[in-house]
Amino acid sequence: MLEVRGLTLKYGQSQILYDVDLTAEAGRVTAVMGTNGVGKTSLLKAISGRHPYDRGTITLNGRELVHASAHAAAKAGVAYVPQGREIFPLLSVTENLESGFACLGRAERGVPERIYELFPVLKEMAGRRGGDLSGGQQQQLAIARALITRPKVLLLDEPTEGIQPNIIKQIGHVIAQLRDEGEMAVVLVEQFFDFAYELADHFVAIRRGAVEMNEPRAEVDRERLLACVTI
Ligand SMILES: Nc1ncnc2c1ncn2[C@@H]1O[C@H](COP(=O)(O)OP(=O)(O)OP(=O)(O)O)[C@@H](O)[C@H]1O
Repeated sequence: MLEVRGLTLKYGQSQILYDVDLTAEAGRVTAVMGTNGVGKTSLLKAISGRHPYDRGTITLNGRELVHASAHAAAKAGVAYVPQGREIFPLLSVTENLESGFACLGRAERGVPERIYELFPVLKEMAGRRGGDLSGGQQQQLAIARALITRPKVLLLDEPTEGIQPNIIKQIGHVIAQLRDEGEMAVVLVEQFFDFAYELADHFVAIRRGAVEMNEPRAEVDRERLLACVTI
């Protein structure tokens, strides 16, 4: 379980996150929602050790990630799929997957067959350059690369952005499968409301850098959530 408590984050003098609390349990999808610029990506960057935070704590299965570096966070079990995917365009699909090995010990450095079961297209395109894949295929590659580390928490930053509906469906199906396996907590930052609404078990809405709504699916009112993340 990932627990974020009282997280405060600044860029220079400008404060972006105010006292943010978030809990993401294994076997659940936790959606983080909000309009442009409210601080969703910044929250994921703090959790994944890519940006320092000023106050608060981040714990994973009871162990605090003390201002972890990206490498330390990855080693501890946090995987981050960034907005825009950050595929290496000149490396092959296989080489892109292998770039996920960096935080693993020698004995663990292999691409599990499970990755290709989830994303068969990556096997078909193993030798193709990352930059030659479609946006949807690149997104699948980025998620697969994150899964190579066998994470305890998977952070997804807008996985549907700029992607065709049929691939969005496939990605939703994979996220649901990963959730149902029950080993991993999934934190989904998403502006495609219906995608997040259908998939998530818990909703955290952020407005102006603070949590405005933090509710399980059973208690959430669709219209109130929609208003919270669009106005
Ligand atoms: N490196 C940075 N330096 C200074 N300000 C930044 C930096 N990165 C982001 N910001 C600002 O912090 C605020 C929050 O940005 P962030 O990317 O976390 O928001 P977001 O909710 O993910 O937005 P979007 O949905 O548009 O991706 C924005 O006002 C943004 O301009």
